[in-house]
Amino acid sequence: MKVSQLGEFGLIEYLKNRFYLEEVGDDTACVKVGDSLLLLTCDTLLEGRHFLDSYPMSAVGWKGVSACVSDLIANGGKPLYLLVTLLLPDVELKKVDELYEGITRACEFYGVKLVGGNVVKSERLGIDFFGVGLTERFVGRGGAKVGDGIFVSGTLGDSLAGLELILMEKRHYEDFELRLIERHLRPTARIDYIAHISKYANASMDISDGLSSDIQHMAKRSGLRFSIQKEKLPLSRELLEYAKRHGKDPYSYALRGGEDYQLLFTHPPSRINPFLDMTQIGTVEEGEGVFLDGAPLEAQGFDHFKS
Ligand SMILES: Nc1ncnc2c1ncn2[C@@H]1O[C@H](COP(=O)(O)OP(=O)(O)OP(=O)(O)O)[C@@H](O)[C@H]1O
Ligand SMILES: Cc1ncc(C[n+]2csc(CCOP(=O)(O)O)c2C)c(N)n1
Ligand SMILES: [Mg+2]
Repeated sequence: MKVSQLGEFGLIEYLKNRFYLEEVGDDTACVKVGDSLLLLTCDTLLEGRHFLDSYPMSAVGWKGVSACVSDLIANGGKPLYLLVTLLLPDVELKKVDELYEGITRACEFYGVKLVGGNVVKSERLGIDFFGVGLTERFVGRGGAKVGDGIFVSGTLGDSLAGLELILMEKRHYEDFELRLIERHLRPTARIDYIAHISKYANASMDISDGLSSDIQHMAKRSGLRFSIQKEKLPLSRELLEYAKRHGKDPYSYALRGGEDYQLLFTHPPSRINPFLDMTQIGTVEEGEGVFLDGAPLEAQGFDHFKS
């Protein structure tokens, strides 16, 4: 049997069951060391898969750190340390320099210390980020409660529109298009949500593969039914403009598009914080599965062995 028959998440489920990996299933692994709760997570960016050779290397560095930090925040953690493994072809030193400019700038922004890594010669450029954080209260995917509101931070679907615009290789981009491209190239992990998530969320994860896919993991792990409404999905003005110009459905971008690195979390609706850009998109109910406007929602996001 080939792994593509299982798909990315079927493979993880298979490994988890076959080798009794009980801890697997949240954005970070939470381990207790002394009295502290350490959070551990890794993320890889691979040329051709996550970025193209034409991308600014500083953006690739920024994005990798952001993806890693985003998982730590999702579980209510404060990001602290980072290790970086380079899978490196024999490129010009300038390229590595640019990559590290992005990495170190992101570390400074998120208050993370780069403390080590590894270098391996490779046919294709890849960068692996290993992040360490600390939390007072771990918030995983499985803690949603009946009656919780389902919330997302920011807007969804912008990164996918940005990627499509990059692939169009236009000679001139309008301002709104450049803003979408920027969201694809340099997403910002939501460090402004750390206190809110760690204090109030019952369940939390980041949206890296696309809402329609990621929310399935949370519903499954929580063992409850997640009901969401399409018209509640937060869309940016830029995405609406993009969809209008290209005759596309903007909601499809919000449901399928990954790499926005926004947060998906649940807590009682009364805990809404008007100082954060959070939107309630639905409610946690008795039962199982994910429903959009009453109909079962299919996972349409990114899967490494299907996309
Ligand atoms: N090769 C593997 N071996 C063991 N556990 C794995 C492996 N790959 C993934 N996992 C675990 O499976 C779970 C789901 O992984 P998934 O990639 O969906 O989430 P994620 O780590 O939050 O992704 P992202 O970093 O893109 O947000 C996580 O707990 C992850 O640690
Ligand atoms: C050139 C190019 N083609 C496609 C994509 C889209 N993409 C790649 S990986 C991923 C999910 C998150 O990754 P992971 O699950 O590894 O964390 C998405 C949405 C891209 N960024 N660049
Ligand atoms: Mg994640």
